[in-house]
Amino acid sequence: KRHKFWETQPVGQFKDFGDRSLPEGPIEAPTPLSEVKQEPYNLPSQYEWITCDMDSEEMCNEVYNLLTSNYVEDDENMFRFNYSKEFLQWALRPPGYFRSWHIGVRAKSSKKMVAFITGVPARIRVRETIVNMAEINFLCVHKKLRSKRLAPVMIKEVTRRVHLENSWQAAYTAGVVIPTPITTCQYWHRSLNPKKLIDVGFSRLGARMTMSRTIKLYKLPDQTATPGFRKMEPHDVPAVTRLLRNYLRQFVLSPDFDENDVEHWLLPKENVVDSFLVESPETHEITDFCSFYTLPSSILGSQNYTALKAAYSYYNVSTKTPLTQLMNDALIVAKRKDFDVFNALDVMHNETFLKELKFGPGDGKLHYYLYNYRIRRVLRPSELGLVLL
Ligand SMILES: COc1cccc(CC(=N)NC(=O)c2cccnc2OC2CCNCC2)c1
Repeated sequence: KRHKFWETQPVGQFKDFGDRSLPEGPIEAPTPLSEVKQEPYNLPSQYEWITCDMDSEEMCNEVYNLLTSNYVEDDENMFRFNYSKEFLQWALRPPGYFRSWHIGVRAKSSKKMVAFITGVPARIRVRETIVNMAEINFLCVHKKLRSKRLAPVMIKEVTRRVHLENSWQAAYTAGVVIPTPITTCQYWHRSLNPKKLIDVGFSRLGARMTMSRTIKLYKLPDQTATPGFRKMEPHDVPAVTRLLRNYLRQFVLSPDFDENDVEHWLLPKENVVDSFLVESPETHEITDFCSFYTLPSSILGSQNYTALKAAYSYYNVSTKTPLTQLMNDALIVAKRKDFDVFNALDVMHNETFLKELKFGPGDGKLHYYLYNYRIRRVLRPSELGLVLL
């Protein structure tokens, strides 16, 4: 299939697939900053660029409203991601973030926001190399402006602004295949509220299964099982950073988190991110960690419900507690917090617990991409230690 835009970009091309003579690393060298295009790309005349200050309540509302009505839907258009305002402020303001990487497009006449794309800085390790990357996310074009070829100019503009901050690589995910995935993940769902999931069409009643049998199948205890399992607190940041850094070393690609990053990304934040750890009752050592983020979806066609409360597995570390037991405790606390479903990708060691904990496979795939960085070969999901929001 022809990729008019992506064939012009420094990304692995399908034709280079498996060409082992090509070295791993940047595809293009950095441009001298003086040679980076200084002015924004041209938009169609009726539109203008805006830089979105996520500290501004009003701007945050505009971003939230655009995404709520126009962002990613599932393949059957039954659900649409409904990132909350506090989630967006968290996701877009990590340590070292650049406001200039939060880019909107406004229609000059209506003053309405019609498109959005973002980048946040992230130190990502690829094998032994640490790369300062931009994590690109929230690319959204209003439903009424689709196939006007706005996405390519949005991508070129965020790339230009990332270049201006002397950053030359990026990481992003998509449900579609474009040149060229570094890995393709399967997503899995664990029902927590099967009655609601079946009612809204997210799940179907299994063959030869009654509703009461299904409710019993997914029932979870009220209490977690692991001694010393508790919510992460600010004083745990140094220990969790050590635990996570050591654990992530085993993957080909992972974030290079320091304490500032852990404080931002992993300290519990109501309705945004939950994190727990196991503190050995004997030694008080922190031996395990699990976390999930809150990403509700709007339910597009149900009379009884408008929102699906979904938890997404984030970073998990098991050194003493079996991962399956740790994740079962995560399911128990997610159920207690009234989540309807717990989602996970088959990244890291997740496939070791998915079937045993009664996850079912989702109907889609999530592809991971690197911009301007070639890797030797396609990775297995279990070699990937990076979870994007
Ligand atoms: C249930 O509501 C949905 C609303 C929109 C899309 C999808 C299907 C889908 N595309 N799911 C995922 O991409 C997904 C499934 C499991 C774990 N993480 C995921 O995506 C994350 C990471 C990438 N950015 C979106 C959130 C489901």
